[in-house]
Amino acid sequence: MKLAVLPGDGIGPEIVAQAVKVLDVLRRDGMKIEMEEAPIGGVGYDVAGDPLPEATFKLAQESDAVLLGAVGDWKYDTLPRDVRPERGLLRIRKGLGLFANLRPALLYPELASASTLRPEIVSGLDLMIVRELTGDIYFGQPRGITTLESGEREGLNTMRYTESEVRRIGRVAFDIAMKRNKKVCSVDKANVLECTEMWRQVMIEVAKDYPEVELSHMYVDNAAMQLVRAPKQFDVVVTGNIFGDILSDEASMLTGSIGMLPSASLDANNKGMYEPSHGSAPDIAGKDVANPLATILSVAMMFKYSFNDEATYQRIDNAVKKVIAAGKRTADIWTEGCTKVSCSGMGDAVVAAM
Ligand SMILES: NC(=O)C1=CN([C@@H]2O[C@H](COP(=O)(O)OP(=O)(O)OC[C@H]3O[C@@H](n4cnc5c(N)ncnc54)[C@H](O)[C@@H]3O)[C@@H](O)[C@H]2O)C=CC1
Ligand SMILES: CC(C)CC(=O)C(=O)O
Ligand SMILES: [Mg+2]
Repeated sequence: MKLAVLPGDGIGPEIVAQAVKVLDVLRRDGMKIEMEEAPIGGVGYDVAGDPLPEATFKLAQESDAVLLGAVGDWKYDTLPRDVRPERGLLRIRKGLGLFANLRPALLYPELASASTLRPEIVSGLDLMIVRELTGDIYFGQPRGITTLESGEREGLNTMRYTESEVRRIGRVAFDIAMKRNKKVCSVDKANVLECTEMWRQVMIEVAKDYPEVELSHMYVDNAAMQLVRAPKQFDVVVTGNIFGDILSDEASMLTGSIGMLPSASLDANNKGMYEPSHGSAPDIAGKDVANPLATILSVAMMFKYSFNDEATYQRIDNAVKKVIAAGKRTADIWTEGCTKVSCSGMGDAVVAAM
C-alpha cells in the first residue's frame, strides 16, 4: 500500500513521526508499505506559496490512504484567508471527497482518573461521532468580510446543506449503528436554523430504511450539555460539520485528553485520510511532550476502514492498551502514580508493546 504522509505544522511532525514508527514495525514484519512525505498547511505555504501544493494533492490522490498530522500556527493569521493553513486542510478534504469524519470517543479504563468527569459517569464510554466534513458553514458561499455602505464591516458565512449531502452522511451513521447498538442521535438546531430543519427531515427519511435502528434528535445546545451530564446515553451521534467539530473536542475530554481522539475521514469508497482530531497545538510544539496516541490510533483506524484489516487494527489498539495499562502517560493524561513519558517515549513504548 502507498501512503501519503503529511506532517503539517506545530506538533504535526512530532506525532506523525511516532505513527510512522508503528508503520515501520508493520513493514519490518513483512507488510508492503510505501510512504512518501509532502508539505501541507503553513509548511506548504512556506515552500510552495500554497497551503495545499499541487504536488501534495496529486500524491494524496494517487495514494491508497493519507496520514495527516495537523495544520496551523498563529504566525499565519495575518495572511490572506485563501492561503492560510486551515484552507489547505479544507481543500484536501473537499478535493478528495472525504465527507464522512468518524471520531470515536472511547475511554480506556485506566484513564478514568484523567477524565474531566467522575469515573462512574464515564466508565465504559464508547461513542462514535459521525461528522459531515465537506459541507455546512465551513464551505457555504457567500462568505467573507466586507465593508457596508454605512462604513461598518460585515462578516458573513453561509450554513448550507443539500439533501443528498445529508442523506449520504445519514447512511454512514445508520450503517455504523447497525454494527453497534442500533441507536443514532442526530444533533441539529432545527428550532432556529432551516438548514438543520431540512437535516432533521432527511434523517427521518433515511431512518425508514433502517427499521431496527432507533433514531432520536437533539438540539446542539442540549447535546453539549448532555455530553458532560450523562455521555453514556449516546452511541452513534450524527451531525453537521461545525457542530461535529465542536462536540468532538468536548467529547475528547471525557476520554482524558484531546490527544486520545483519533479520526478517519472517508470518501464514498472508504478511501481515507487519517488524522488526530486535535490541531497543531503551537503552545507545546517542538517540546516532545504532545500525546501521539490519537495519531497512532488513527493509523489503526486506517487498517480497519480503508484496508479492511481488523487484525492490524487490533494489534495497534492492543499495543496502546498495554502501554496505558503499564502506567505510561504523556503530560496531558498524567495522573499521580503514573510514569510520565515524552511524545517520542510514548511512540517507543507502543512500538515495544507491538
Ligand atoms: N485538524 C487540524 O489540523 C486542526 C488545526 N487546528 C489549528 O491548530 C492551531 C491551534 O489551534 P487550537 O485551537 O489551539 O487547538 P489545538 O487542538 O491545536 O490545541 C488545543 C489545546 O489542546 C492541546 N493539545 C492538542 N493536541 C494535543 C496533543 N496531541 N497532546 C497534548 N495536548 C494537545 C494544546 O496544547 C492546546 O492547549 C490553529 O492554527 C488551528 O486553526 C485546529 C484544529 C484542527
Ligand atoms: C481547522 C478546522 C477546519 C479543522 C478542525 O478544527 C477539525 O477538523 O477538527
Ligand atoms: Mg476541530
